[in-house]
Amino acid sequence: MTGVEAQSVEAHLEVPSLEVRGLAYAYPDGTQALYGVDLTIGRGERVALLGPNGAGKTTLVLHLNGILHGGLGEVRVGGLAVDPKDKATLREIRRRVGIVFQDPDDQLFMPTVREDVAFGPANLGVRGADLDRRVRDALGRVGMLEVADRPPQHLSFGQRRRVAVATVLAMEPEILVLDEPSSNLDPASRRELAEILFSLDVTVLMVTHDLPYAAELCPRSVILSGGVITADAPTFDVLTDTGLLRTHRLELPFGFDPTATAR
Ligand SMILES: Nc1ncnc2c1ncn2[C@@H]1O[C@H](COP(=O)(O)OP(=O)(O)OP(=O)(O)O)[C@@H](O)[C@H]1O
Repeated sequence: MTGVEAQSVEAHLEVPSLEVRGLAYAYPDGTQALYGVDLTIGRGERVALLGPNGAGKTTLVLHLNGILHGGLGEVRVGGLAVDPKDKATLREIRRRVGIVFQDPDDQLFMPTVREDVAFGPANLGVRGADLDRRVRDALGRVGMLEVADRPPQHLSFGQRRRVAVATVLAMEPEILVLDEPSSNLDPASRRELAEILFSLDVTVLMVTHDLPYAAELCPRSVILSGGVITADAPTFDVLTDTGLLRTHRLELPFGFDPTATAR
């Protein structure tokens, strides 16, 4: 490798997975949801996005792949600016930002699990052995290979959520965004999904009200409250700051000890 090539590889590695600068947004009815959000997430980081109901978390997430746009500020994914007017770039951004929505049924609609997981990459033009490899790899990573030929609607809720994660992994995203990944899971499924998420080698932004899940999976937590970021710190520091938690309507479950949980 020449010196110039080495420099360019190094520069690439330094590009954060996500950069949000001065993002402000009001819905068409005038509701101001974001007031100027700044957030940088480095490659391979796992970050929890915490905050009370109505804080602007979903609004922020919907800006990451250009579903919402038109406010002020800038969003970059792996260095690429989200620009809704540039359709080719937007397609690439939507590949890079894999959003796992709260309800898996919002993203599973094909006759079989395999077809659901293949759908995204096939749309990008991936075919043949490469497509098979992606499907196998994504399903393997969430432990769902054995249900590949079943209809998604015959699976349990927890299995469907794992398959929803696989549909996004098959796109080989730059950043995996999870909206309330632990909601509606029984304790065993919740724990199994945590193991899966922990094992993934990908940048993660996890929106959650489940503070123990944040403690277990995300070394860093950001609190969004009233459309602004009010804390950005190691999760342990956030969860042991009782004043901060109270101010932002965040509550630890009874008996949960953050000092005993962080990995
Ligand atoms: N389509 C919409 N039109 C107008 N206002 C909206 C719309 N969607 C959300 N809002 C408002 O924007 C603000 C932020 O909402 P958002 O859904 O982003 O919050 P959130 O942090 O995701 O909340 P939750 O934890 O309840 O999911 C709230 O005041 C909400 O009422």
